[in-house]
Amino acid sequence: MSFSEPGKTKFQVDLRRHLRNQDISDNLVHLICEIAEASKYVINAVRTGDLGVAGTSNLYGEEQLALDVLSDRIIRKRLIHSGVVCNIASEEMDEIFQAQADADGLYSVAYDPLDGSSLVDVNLAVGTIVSIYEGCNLLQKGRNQVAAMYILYGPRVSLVYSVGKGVHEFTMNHLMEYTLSRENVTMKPDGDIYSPGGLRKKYLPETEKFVQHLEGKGSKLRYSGGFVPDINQVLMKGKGIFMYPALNGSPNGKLRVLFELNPMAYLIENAGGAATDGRTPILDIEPQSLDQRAPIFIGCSNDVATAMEFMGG
Ligand SMILES: O=P(O)(O)OC[C@H]1O[C@](O)(COP(=O)(O)O)[C@@H](O)[C@@H]1O
Ligand SMILES: [Mg+2]
Ligand SMILES: [Mg+2]
Repeated sequence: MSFSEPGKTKFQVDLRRHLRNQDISDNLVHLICEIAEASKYVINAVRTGDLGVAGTSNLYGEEQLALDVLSDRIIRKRLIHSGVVCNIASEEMDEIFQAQADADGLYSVAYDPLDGSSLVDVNLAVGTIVSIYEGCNLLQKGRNQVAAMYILYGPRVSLVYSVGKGVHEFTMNHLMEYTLSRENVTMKPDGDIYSPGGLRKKYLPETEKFVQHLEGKGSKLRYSGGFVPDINQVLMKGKGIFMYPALNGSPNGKLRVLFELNPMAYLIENAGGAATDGRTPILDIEPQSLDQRAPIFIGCSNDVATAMEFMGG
C-alpha cells in the first residue's frame, strides 16, 4: 500500500500502521514503536527538565548533562522491557548492556539518546539517533543495519525512519501520535546548502579547498550545531551536504560511527544520497570499538563524490 502526499492525506496514517506495510517482523514493528513511545518522555524532559550537569562524564570524557543521563535511562528502560532486544549500546554508556542473551528473533540497538544536548540551554533543536541490527552483534558495518531512525525535537517533533525501503517522516500531532507527513523522501543529486562542523582554522588544506569550492558554486551556509536538525534540513530539502571533517589534532573528526554516522548514512543512502569518510563509504567501515569516530561528508551524491575527489578518495 502507498500513502498520498503530505498535507493531502484524507486520513492520518500512524507509525504502527505504516510499519505494518513494510514487510518486516512483528518484533521490529514493536521495537520501532517502543522507541517512538520513549521519545515522548524524552521531549517532555527536554521541554521541562533540569538543564544542569549530572556530575559524571561519558566514555569520551565529555561532561554529561542531567538531560543526557535521563534521556539515556528513558530509552534504555523501554528497550529492555520491549522483550525484543538483545544488546544495547549508547553514547552515554561505557559498555554494551545485555538485555537478553538469545539472539533468535531479537535485535540490537545503538543510540545517541540526546544528540546536541549542549544546545538545549539556548533552546535550539536537538534529537535522538537510533541504529538497529538483527541479532546480538553491534560491532559490524552499518550496511548491515535493518533499520535506522531519528527523532527531531524542534518547534515540531518529527520522526524519520527507514527499514531499507525508502525514508519516511512522521510528525507528532496534538495527541502526541506520530502521523505520516512525508513518504519516500528523496534527495537531488546536487545541492546548494552546506553545513560544516568543527573549527575551520583546524581544517586540513584539502577540506578548506573543498569548502571554498562549495562557496564558489554559491552554496549557502546552514549550520545549527545539532547533527539531527542539520541532517534533517539537508534530507528534507533534498539538497546539500553536511560535513564533520578530520581536524588538525583530531584525524577522525568528532562524530561517532555507531551512534551517529551509521544511522544517518543509512537514512541518507536510502533517500538516494551518499556518505563517506573521504575514502570509504561510512556504511562499509568495520568498527573496531564502540567509541570509534570518523570524519563524514554526507548528503547529495554528486556533492559527496566531489568531496571524495578533494579528499583524494
Ligand atoms: O560544535 P561542533 O564542533 O561543530 O560540533 C557539533 C556536533 O557535535 C554534536 O553536538 C555532538 O553530539 P553530542 O551532543 O551527542 O555529543 C553534534 O550534534 C553536532 O553535529
Ligand atoms: Mg551525539
Ligand atoms: Mg549525545
